[in-house]
Amino acid sequence: MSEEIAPPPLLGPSAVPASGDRRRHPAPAHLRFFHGPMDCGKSTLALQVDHNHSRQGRQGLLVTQGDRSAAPQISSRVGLRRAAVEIDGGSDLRLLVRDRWADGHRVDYLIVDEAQFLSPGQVDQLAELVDESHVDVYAFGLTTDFRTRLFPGTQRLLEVADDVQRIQVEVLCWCGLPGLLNARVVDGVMVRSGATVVVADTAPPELPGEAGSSPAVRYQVLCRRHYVRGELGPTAAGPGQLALS
Ligand SMILES: Nc1ncnc2c1ncn2[C@@H]1O[C@H](COP(=O)(O)OP(=O)(O)O)[C@@H](O)[C@H]1O
Ligand SMILES: Cc1cn([C@H]2C[C@H](O)[C@@H](COP(=O)(O)O)O2)c(=O)[nH]c1=O
Repeated sequence: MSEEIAPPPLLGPSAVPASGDRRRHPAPAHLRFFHGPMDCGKSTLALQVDHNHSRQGRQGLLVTQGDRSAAPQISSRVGLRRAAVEIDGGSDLRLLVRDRWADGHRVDYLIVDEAQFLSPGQVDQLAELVDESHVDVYAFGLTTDFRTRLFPGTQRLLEVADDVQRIQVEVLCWCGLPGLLNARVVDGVMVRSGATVVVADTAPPELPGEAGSSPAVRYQVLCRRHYVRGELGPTAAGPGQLALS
């Protein structure tokens, strides 16, 4: 964890006590990580956490990377959405916060969606913001990629977060069992090789005769047995969809 960036004395969160004298007894900030498969409600929870903090007068900064909507926002399938700062692999999250302070804004907490795409170094920057600048960080991301491997950002968050929670909303496999694994489906075929990052949705396959065209790449959440067998279920194009490449 490298170079420390301290908040300016008048704008850092310790200068704006929510209750009591946080300068003398600063409440410890936390790095909290919420994770699960696609479609389990991560973005919804991110927006709920933001809502609950902001209505208590706290100032938040929302960041994301590669939201499905292709816009700089956090969007939930429930219909909620909020503007967010789009970051990339080169973003220094400490500088992002420091720039907000320099512009005269408070940043009491950070909401980070799509946190699986963070580099391990960016996760360490989040930890530094918590420990040195008393900014609360709430990160939301996928547990595993389409090959069932931890994303590097997820792995680092599991290693250093103060609190880790698997999201409790069950996404169901087509068979009715809880689904925990994200299958990538390309042109109707489940694949097990390719780039780690391919932004796409979980839109179901279209039924025969429906108008429009299915997206070339989509994801489908499966239980472990059907992930291992590569079975996408009765609405998919039939048996034998697994590409063994
Ligand atoms: N029409 C709907 N009515 C109620 N809940 C919905 C509806 N559409 C989506 N959802 C809920 O939203 C969840 C997906 O939320 P979202 O925050 O987009 O997930 P994630 O960010 O984890 O991919 C679904 O699992 C489902 O519980
Ligand atoms: C499994 C997996 C997913 N992705 C992408 C696909 C989506 O754009 C996001 C996850 O979005 P959600 O908010 O959780 O629905 O991640 C990827 O790039 N690589 C993968 O292996």
